[in-house]
Amino acid sequence: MVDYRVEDQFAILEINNPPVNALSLHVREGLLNGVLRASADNNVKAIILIGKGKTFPSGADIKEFSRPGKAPWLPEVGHTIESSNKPVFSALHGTALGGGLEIALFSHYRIAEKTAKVGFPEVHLGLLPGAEGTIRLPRLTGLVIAMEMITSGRQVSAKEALKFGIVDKVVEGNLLKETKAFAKSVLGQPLEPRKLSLCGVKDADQVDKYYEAALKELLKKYRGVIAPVSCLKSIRGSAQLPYKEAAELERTLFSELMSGAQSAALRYSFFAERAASRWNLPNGASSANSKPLTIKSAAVIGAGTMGSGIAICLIRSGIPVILVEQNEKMLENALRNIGYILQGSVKLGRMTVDQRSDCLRILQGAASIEKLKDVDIVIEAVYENLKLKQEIFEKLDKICKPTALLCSNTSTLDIDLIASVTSKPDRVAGTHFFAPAYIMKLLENIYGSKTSPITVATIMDLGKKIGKISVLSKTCDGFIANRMNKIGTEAAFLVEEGALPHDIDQVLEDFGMPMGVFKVSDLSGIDIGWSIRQEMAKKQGITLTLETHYVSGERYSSLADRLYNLGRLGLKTGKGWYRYNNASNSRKPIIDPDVTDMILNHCEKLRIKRRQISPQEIIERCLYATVNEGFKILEEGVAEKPEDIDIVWQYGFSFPRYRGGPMFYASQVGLKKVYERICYYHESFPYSKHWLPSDLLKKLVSHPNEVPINLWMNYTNSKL
Ligand SMILES: CC/C=C/CC(=O)SCCNC(=O)CCNC(=O)[C@H](O)C(C)(C)COP(=O)(O)OP(=O)(O)OC[C@H]1O[C@@H](n2cnc3c(N)ncnc32)[C@H](O)[C@@H]1OP(=O)(O)O
Repeated sequence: MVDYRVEDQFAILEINNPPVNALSLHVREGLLNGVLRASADNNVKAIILIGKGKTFPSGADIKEFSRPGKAPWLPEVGHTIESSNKPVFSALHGTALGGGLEIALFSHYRIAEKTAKVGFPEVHLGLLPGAEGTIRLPRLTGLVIAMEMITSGRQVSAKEALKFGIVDKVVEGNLLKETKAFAKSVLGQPLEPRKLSLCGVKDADQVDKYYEAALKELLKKYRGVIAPVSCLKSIRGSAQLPYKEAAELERTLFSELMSGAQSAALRYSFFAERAASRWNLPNGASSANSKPLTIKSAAVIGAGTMGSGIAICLIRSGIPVILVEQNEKMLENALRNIGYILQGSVKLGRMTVDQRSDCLRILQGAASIEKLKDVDIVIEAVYENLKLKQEIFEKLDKICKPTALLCSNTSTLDIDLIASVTSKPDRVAGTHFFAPAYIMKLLENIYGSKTSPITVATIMDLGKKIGKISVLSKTCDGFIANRMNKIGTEAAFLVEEGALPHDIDQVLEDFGMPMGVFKVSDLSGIDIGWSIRQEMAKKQGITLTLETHYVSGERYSSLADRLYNLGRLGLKTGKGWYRYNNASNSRKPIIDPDVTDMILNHCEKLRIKRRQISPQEIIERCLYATVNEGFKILEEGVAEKPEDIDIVWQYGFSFPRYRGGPMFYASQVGLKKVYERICYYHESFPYSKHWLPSDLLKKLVSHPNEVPINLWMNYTNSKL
């Protein structure tokens, strides 16, 4: 794991633990023994630590965090490095992160290859740099930079690292050769001034001022997240306490974070995200054995908000797009809007003026789909109507080249039904983007019963290329995301039973959702849900009224229909579940007594006796109903693994990452407890089939060893 050799009186300790040279036990042992051996060797003048392959260590081995660990620990290795009688040089390339950067900070000198990046990403794992990184970095950079880097987890370039004083030199070419050359230039100089444990923090006297300012920012930016504040406390300690005591404080704070629920969820999320990119189809095809096609050109059909957003994602990644829209005016508007949106990105510094021009150069509008015969992929994004989509796919089937992939941005419709009108159903799939498509990171890809592995591989790969997190779902009504989302349904029932919309929103926001369900509904428009419900009623041959309380034996709430009838369509009309001050163009929701009256009237008409509803019940009803459906989704193979579901929720619905996702959250609450509450709610609400307990969940609780889906438990200490 650490190869030791001596060259030109340099002991070279080459860390070899692919893929990222994580500091696993054997690496720590190798470093410790190597430094001791080199220190005792009279033929060695200096020691060089370097990573083999693509990087210097990118951190501690995160997989080890969920198991009882073994000495030597990183600080022990670090102090052995610092106290060596020979100068130690860390030669950085790739991503020198976390524990990797800490090892470098224990070294006496740091040389970085020009493209290297350094940083402390621990905060993204709900941790702080636990091997004295919070004590050492401020000694090099001063407090402000250390606070910014450690609490944000930002990686900085070699050039910036040089400016901040983190590295001593940036080199090009052969890193080892350049490091030796640098080492020769400083050999013989005293080591004491190079030992950070002996240095002070130069702006220590300003620590309270910097701490208060940073804390204020953090509390605003990371509501409910604890690690950034712990990072800050530890950095404050670095300035206020003697080195040893500061290191002890860091260790205490690190242990608290490590044993907490937030870090468990964030570590799980790290691996879940990577697991979601790996897929297996029931026919044995998988991401490991299927090669994607190269997509060189694309078309998007429909220039509405979704279509335009999808076009932006593609052109931003250099894929030329033909945007098709029959309505000329709409097409013109869409092309103009895309220009404005990209202009906004320039203003925000996310792209340059030239990059914007390059994007617009590869975008063209077209009024008919006849022009699409040469494109590699078509993404249809017209409104959610099966007949319309089938008509389009039938035409595309005749016009497009036989190898072209035909995809639909449907959020609910069966891909098999869409594919059935084509002669090449193996080339048909769903690519479900989330609004606004150019911002939201999730791409929910859907395969039908005839979709080929190449098609799946290509859309999953395309997602990655355009900067999305791709998750694969089998086709079904609503796929993973929309089928599983029961929050809106239960929230409406809770309002009928006694809660008010702002009570529910508050509880959901306190839980960590960025916005409550009723605020979201106002933002997207009350008419959207209304049309979906009307469409559903039409399909079932029924008429919905304001008194409708059951549909096909299922409980139904007509509260949102009442809002629609009152013309309260949400933010766009200045009134919805909340009121908005349109005169001042404010998007701030204001609690509206008219809505409360409307709710009380509704309950009176339907003879619903209202009661006090606790925050606990709100969370349970909204989340456990969703979790129950999640287990049904797993049971049916719609999602292959719980990680896929959780990633859909994190990136599609902004579920707080520090809670892992609904499935992980349930595992932390305890699946047995969740199951019991689902059974209780099923008994209480027999007319809501989403409370019918999932068989898989029942089995998991009663015979866990017979169910092979406990994947997430590999990463955490979740309990049943
Ligand atoms: C007391 C000491 C405390 C120390 C605290 C720490 O050091 S905590 C760890 C801090 N470091 C990190 O958080 C870095 C995490 N890794 C990354 O950000 C990225 O992996 C990367 C290093 C920037 C490389 O990105 P890239 O896109 O090139 O590759 P992947 O992300 O796909 O990763 C490749 C595989 O490596 C696994 N992996 C990455 N980092 C670690 C790690 N620190 N420990 C264990 N495993 C790691 C990753 O899971 C991938 O493996 P798969 O099998 O493909 O999932």
